[in-house]
Amino acid sequence: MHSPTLIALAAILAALVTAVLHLVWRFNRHIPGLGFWVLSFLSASVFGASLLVREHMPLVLSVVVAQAGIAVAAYCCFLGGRAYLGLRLPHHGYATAAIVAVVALAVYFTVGHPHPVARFVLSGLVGGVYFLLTAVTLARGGFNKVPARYIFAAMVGFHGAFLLLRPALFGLISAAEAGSDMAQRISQYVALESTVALVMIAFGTLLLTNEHVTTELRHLAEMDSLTNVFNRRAYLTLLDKAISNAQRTRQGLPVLALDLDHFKKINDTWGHGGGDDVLRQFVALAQQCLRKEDVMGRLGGEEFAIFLPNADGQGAQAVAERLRALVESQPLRSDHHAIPVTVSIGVALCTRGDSAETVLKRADAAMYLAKQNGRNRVEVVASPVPI
Ligand SMILES: Nc1nc2c(ncn2[C@@H]2O[C@H](COP(=O)(O)OP(=O)(O)OP(=O)(O)O)[C@@H](O)[C@H]2O)c(=O)[nH]1
Repeated sequence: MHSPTLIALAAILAALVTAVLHLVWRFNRHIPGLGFWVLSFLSASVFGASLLVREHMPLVLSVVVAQAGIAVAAYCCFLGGRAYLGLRLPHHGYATAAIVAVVALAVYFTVGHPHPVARFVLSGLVGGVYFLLTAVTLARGGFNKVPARYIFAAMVGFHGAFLLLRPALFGLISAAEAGSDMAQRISQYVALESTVALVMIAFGTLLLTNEHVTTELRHLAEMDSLTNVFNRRAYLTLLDKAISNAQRTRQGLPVLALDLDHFKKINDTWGHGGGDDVLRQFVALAQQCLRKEDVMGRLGGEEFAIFLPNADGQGAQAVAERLRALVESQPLRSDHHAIPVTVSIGVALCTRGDSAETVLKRADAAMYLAKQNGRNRVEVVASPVPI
């Protein structure tokens, strides 16, 4: 391990990672946090480049670039973590003040009262704190069974702790004779850790980017884009799972089939855009009547379905009636017009041996009965063999 070689390697890697992440960011600007992470690696690259040419730079300039480089890289990494999790960004005043103070002190310990040890302590201070804060932020955000966050938080946390603990290592260096094997070995470990941390944090960043894109694709594949509830395919899959769970635990599982009344007339009167507004607001209203675990899907056009895990027939009928009354009492809006809307609802209970298709068929039959009986009604189909 040769320190100058490791430093050159780290500088080249930082520049390469910055270029790659910048390209990824250019094509995925909507990924939260990615822009900050590009800035973080850019700052690390400037720091790495300054180490390579520091022999040819005035000492004070190389100190300023190095101190600011580490601190800005860590702060941008922290901002990236918060943005990724959708958290509010902090006021930049605190970080700016901390970075300016550290750089000013480093300049003082370069020209006013030269003290390399003090400069070394300072260089890890702001960086260490912000890398650790990044790890804590990601951990607090909930790992959500996402391994990418574990890796990122672990790497960033380790690097932050290492930056803060470096002074202890430097204590060993000062204890050892300057230029001794020990001092050289520790400075090699410092360079090696920076190189490994750089690669691992870059890897973590790409994993998080991938996680975001995967989640987005899954959302697109499973959700109805107009109303943001599950589409038919995803809803049927979830209902099948819920049925097998209900059969195993012997809990009730009512299914509601919902169909807006005379929706064609709404479209004809208010246009397709007006109809779309009604569909969106209807879903928002329906969700006011549901619990967190209830699942709603759009089966097509103006047809929806809801299943209510762990509810019984009476409970389901009460929910359906509440929903029906709410929709009737609250005209939906499009372009400042109030559009009166009603809904017909059929309720069926899952029975032994049911599949998603069969229970939905019965709920649908009940819903058609509600249409036949005058619309704006709830009909419940009797279930002969409960679960
Ligand atoms: N705006 C809008 N309309 C849709 C969408 N999907 C289907 N529709 C319309 O929904 C209407 C459904 O009409 P019908 O099946 O005749 O039912 P209805 O008029 O609600 O009558 P009943 O169900 O008997 O009360 C059709 O005019 C479809 O064009 C959509 O995504 N947006």
